Amino acid sequence: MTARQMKLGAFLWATGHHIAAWRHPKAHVTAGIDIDHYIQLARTAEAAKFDMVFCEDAAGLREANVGIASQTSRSIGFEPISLLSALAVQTSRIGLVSTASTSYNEPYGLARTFLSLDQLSGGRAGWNLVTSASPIEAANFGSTGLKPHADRYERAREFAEVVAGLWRGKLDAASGHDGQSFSVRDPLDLPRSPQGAPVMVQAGASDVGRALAARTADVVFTAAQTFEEAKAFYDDLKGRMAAYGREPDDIKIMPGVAPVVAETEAEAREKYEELQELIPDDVGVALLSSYLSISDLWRHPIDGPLPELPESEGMKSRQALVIEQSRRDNLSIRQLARHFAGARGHWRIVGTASQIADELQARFEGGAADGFNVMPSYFPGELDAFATLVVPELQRRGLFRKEYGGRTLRDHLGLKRPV
Ligand SMILES: Cc1cc2nc3c(=O)[nH]c(=O)nc-3n(C[C@H](O)[C@H](O)[C@H](O)COP(=O)(O)O)c2cc1C
Repeated sequence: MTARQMKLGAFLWATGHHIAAWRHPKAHVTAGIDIDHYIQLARTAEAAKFDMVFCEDAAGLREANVGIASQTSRSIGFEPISLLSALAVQTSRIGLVSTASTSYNEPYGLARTFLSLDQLSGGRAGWNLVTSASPIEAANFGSTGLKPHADRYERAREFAEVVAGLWRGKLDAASGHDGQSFSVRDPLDLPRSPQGAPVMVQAGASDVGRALAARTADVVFTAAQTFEEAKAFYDDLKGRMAAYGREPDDIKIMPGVAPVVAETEAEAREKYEELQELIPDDVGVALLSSYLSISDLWRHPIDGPLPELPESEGMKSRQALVIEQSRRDNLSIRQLARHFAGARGHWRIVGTASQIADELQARFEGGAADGFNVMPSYFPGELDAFATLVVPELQRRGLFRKEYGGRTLRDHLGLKRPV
């Protein structure tokens, strides 16, 4: 039996994950709408034997202030399921995972779209379920604003149940689904997937988010800064599985990691500082405001502490993480904004391939992760650096595959085929 190996996702995002990526001299500014750019990234990730490429989503601008939105690398990009359909025919093995919202879709349509992607890619699709925390996005789907957190998750639970039923061929004219939020009569107009059903991913780390993940998800994407945070999340989620008749290994926990790698540590530090210097203060503070669900953070002195905040109705877990970090390190608003703008609340490691491999190995072997969703600072340069420097080091240590063993995303992730 081969030793347990880590899973790796390549989180693709336009010019890059660093908020100032688009200002970097080596960045590709119109990357978000350049299909050849994405094909190149997907092929790099596939050649490095990544489990999957991963896309985030929100059906709306990413910043309330359009002036700031246009200053970030997050604003212009393809709708991700369309993008992955194009990448499906330009790749043959790598998994294709996209985020889609349970608040602004209907289960029949979404189940059909992902099963189509799964069929046309030969069993490589995955859906990252989110409930969507952005009031900007909510405003594009009616005028009643962002629905309360608990209501969004209640809808998400039923949504996931209907989708799973449709993918598994368990809904037919006789049984149908007639529930609180959705009514679905017929099965899908597609046969079952080559992998049994698309992979179900989830991103949402509040208590109710974890409960939904334990009930339905095959993979969880999460954000954790410290080993202790990552380990506590891992143990909590794995511990919830039995309540749903599932094994701990039925769910793969993949925190985000934003590495900055170079041949020497000094070079890596220099690369990181160069990026940090590119963050305009207003962009950093705007991003921090969205994580904290507060619209007037800019009114507070930038070199002072965070003000007291009401609990978020948006992304509860990210708000808690930011507040915790500000207290732990006694950071001012400017320092916090810089810190979070770099990796958007995810774990940042700066160093050589061997130092980065040490850190990943420690979390993987220490029971804090089953793998990682890799978030390069800018594309294509930093994905290339991870693929050519870190991946071979992980392979040398036996921690990551040298070849794909199977054809489907479930094969790569070591997930059971659903009945
Ligand atoms: C690691 C992580 C990634 C997320 N990615 C997205 C995303 O791409 N699009 C989105 O609308 N929401 C995203 N969310 C938030 C989800 O919409 C989530 O369902 C909602 O904010 C509630 O999160 P919570 O359970 O952590 O409070 C993400 C959340 C986490 C924790």
